[in-house]
Amino acid sequence: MAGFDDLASERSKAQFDVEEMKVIWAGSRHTLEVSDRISRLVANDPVFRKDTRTMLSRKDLFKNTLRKAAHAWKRIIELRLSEEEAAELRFYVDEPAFMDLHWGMFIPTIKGQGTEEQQQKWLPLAYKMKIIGCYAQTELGHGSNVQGLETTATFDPQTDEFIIHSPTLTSSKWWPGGLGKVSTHAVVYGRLIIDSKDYGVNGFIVQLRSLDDHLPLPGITIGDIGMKFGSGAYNTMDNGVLRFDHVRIPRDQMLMRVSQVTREGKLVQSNVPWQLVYGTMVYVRQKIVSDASCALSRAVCIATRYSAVRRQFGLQSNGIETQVIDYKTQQSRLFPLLASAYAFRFVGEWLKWLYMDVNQRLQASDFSTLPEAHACTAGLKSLTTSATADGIEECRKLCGGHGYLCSSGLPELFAVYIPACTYEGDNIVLLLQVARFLIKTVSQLGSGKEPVGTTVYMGRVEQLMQCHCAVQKGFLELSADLVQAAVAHCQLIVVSKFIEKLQQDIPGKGVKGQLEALCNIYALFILHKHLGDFLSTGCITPKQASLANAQLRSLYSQVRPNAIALVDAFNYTDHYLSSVLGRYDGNVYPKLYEEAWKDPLNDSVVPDGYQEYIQPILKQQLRNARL
Ligand SMILES: CCCCCCCCCC/C=C\CCCCCCCC(=O)SCCNC(=O)CCNC(=O)[C@H](O)C(C)(C)COP(=O)(O)OP(=O)(O)OC[C@H]1O[C@@H](n2cnc3c(N)ncnc32)[C@H](O)[C@@H]1OP(=O)(O)O
Ligand SMILES: Cc1cc2nc3c(=O)[nH]c(=O)nc-3n(C[C@H](O)[C@H](O)[C@H](O)COP(=O)(O)OP(=O)(O)OC[C@H]3O[C@@H](n4cnc5c(N)ncnc54)[C@H](O)[C@@H]3O)c2cc1C
Repeated sequence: MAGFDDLASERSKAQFDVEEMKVIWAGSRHTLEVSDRISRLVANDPVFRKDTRTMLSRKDLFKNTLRKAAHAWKRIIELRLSEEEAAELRFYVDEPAFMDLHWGMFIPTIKGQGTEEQQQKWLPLAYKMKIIGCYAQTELGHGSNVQGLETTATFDPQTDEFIIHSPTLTSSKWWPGGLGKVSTHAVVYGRLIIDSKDYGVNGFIVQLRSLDDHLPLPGITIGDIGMKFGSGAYNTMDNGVLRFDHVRIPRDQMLMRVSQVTREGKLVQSNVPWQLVYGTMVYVRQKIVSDASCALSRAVCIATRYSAVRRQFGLQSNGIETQVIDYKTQQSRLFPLLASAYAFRFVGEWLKWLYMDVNQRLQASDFSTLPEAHACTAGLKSLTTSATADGIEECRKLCGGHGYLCSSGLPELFAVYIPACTYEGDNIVLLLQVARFLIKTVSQLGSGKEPVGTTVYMGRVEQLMQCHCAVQKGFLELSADLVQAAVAHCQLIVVSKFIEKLQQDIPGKGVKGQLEALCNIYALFILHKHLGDFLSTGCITPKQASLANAQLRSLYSQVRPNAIALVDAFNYTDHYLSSVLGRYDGNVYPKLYEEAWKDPLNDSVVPDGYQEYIQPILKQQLRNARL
């Protein structure tokens, strides 16, 4: 059978130790063991089936998501899963749901922005899921411009309460995940008003629904904002709309780590920077970078396996056509994506470390690395999500017509992934933040303040001083170019973190060699993509450009025999991939054929509507023909 033989023979060609590469991909032997065990647990549990997801109505889809979330929580309790294991379970269940915002944003916000007392009060309730929370920041009229939010939180000294209010239609909270139908509580971002004075945006814990009957509390209007792009996909999430009509909350429900409001209505600033109000976004952006490598590697795994199974043209002497993976054009589209998946994995690992480091420093009142952490998380979130969204679509095209079928797994993966380019900060808006950070760093070059961390290279580039003078003429005017500079800076981080990874001890036969090839492919591919910039700025000569391209082609040939093993190293189950084209056994055609018959349209041979709509046309044609 074509697919079986092809993938088995590909696996036998691998020139490196796949089991050791699995460890590298997972991060450690321990993480691999956990992820392997939990992925199988999910794959073998019928409640976590997802093969009919794209065919369900929104209501059925959503109810099924609630069922899965409840079942996941039950399993976490029954099996006494650790936090790490629970996060893996969520990952392999592979369905966006209210739990993500509860664990991923509501809890981290209370941890990061709440005082000790507030944490002691709210975290036990949240950890036990006695309350379910979401993150209500974005409004109908403002998402990117957080300082433009309109919701008000006015202090009432008479009652020692804040009055939360939505003064306009555009101040309606709009988009928060988990808000529409599930959350009982939210961290609501609004303008702090004391004695008619506006003190800017702060977070407030607000109860939204009754814990008895789940009805919205008085003064609160909530609903779901409606269907989103694609079938299945992000429609499992209840992104919501929320309005407040003078809702009162106790004073101690303002998150007060950054600034406090006293009983007398005085605002007291802590010694922590006000930007910590944006802290949850730094945390989530860092997580999104790690997730990018998962989504991209998943698409690449599907496209690589299918490219080894699919044959077109070029009859060989044995009468068999050529595997499409052997076409150089296919390799030049696929292998840079394979290399990107590995590159994003390693930069994600580093960013996780950077985030932990900045957090430890914050605990010790050292705020010096916060601007760099903000720039790195914002920039890498932007770069990796844009490349991943484009990469998934490229993988769909690499799979030809069959890639367009839902059973390929790629349409749903694309639909569920693309909002990552927008949520947690629009990708262009985030790059402008990086550009701003770079300009600030450049402006300090002459002042004796040495650049550190990811900007250390700037101290070595003399032309940057002139660059700063040019930018002084107008940040906005040059913003399109500055965004390109921000991307280049982030690419440099990705490449250098890959190189640093290679400097670590990497055991296993041939593993390091494969990673070196992938790292070179990534770097040379980026150079190739921006060749015009490199040539026009005189960074490389035309001769060097052509040598780089020749080297890239040679690297593709080096990776070719290892391609299937390199995607096997992701260790994805067929359940997680949910793709007929990406099946581990390569048994693509019989399963595609089988899958087609499961479509509800094939429940009857003659479709509903035939009698009403088709038959009359046919009869009409018959009459016309007689005329
Ligand atoms: C089953 C049980 C187990 C389950 C486990 C589940 C685990 C799941 C985990 C999943 C994790 C997460 C899932 C999440 C899914 C994502 C859903 C999406 C959620 C959202 O989208 S929330 C809304 C996000 N919104 C945004 O991102 C808005 C974007 N806008 C901004 O960030 C800002 O407004 C701005 C663009 C940065 C502009 O800010 P501002 O107007 O203040 O402008 P300035 O440019 O003047 O900046 C001032 C100053 O502040 C610095 N700065 C800005 N941002 C930050 C920051 N985040 N941190 C630190 N510093 C910041 C900036 O550099 C300036 O500094 P300077 O004055 O130059 O020194
Ligand atoms: C699926 C999904 C889930 C979400 N979940 C949540 C959630 O849980 N909680 C929450 O609070 N929010 C959530 N959001 C909202 C999300 O964070 C915002 O949509 C996002 O921050 C972008 O803001 P915006 O919609 O205002 O875009 P806009 O800022 O209106 O962007 C529109 C266009 O304007 C451009 N633009 C904007 N400002 C500038 C500028 N200064 N310079 C140049 N160009 C600019 C952008 O690049 C973009 O092209 C979610 C959104 C989505 C899609």
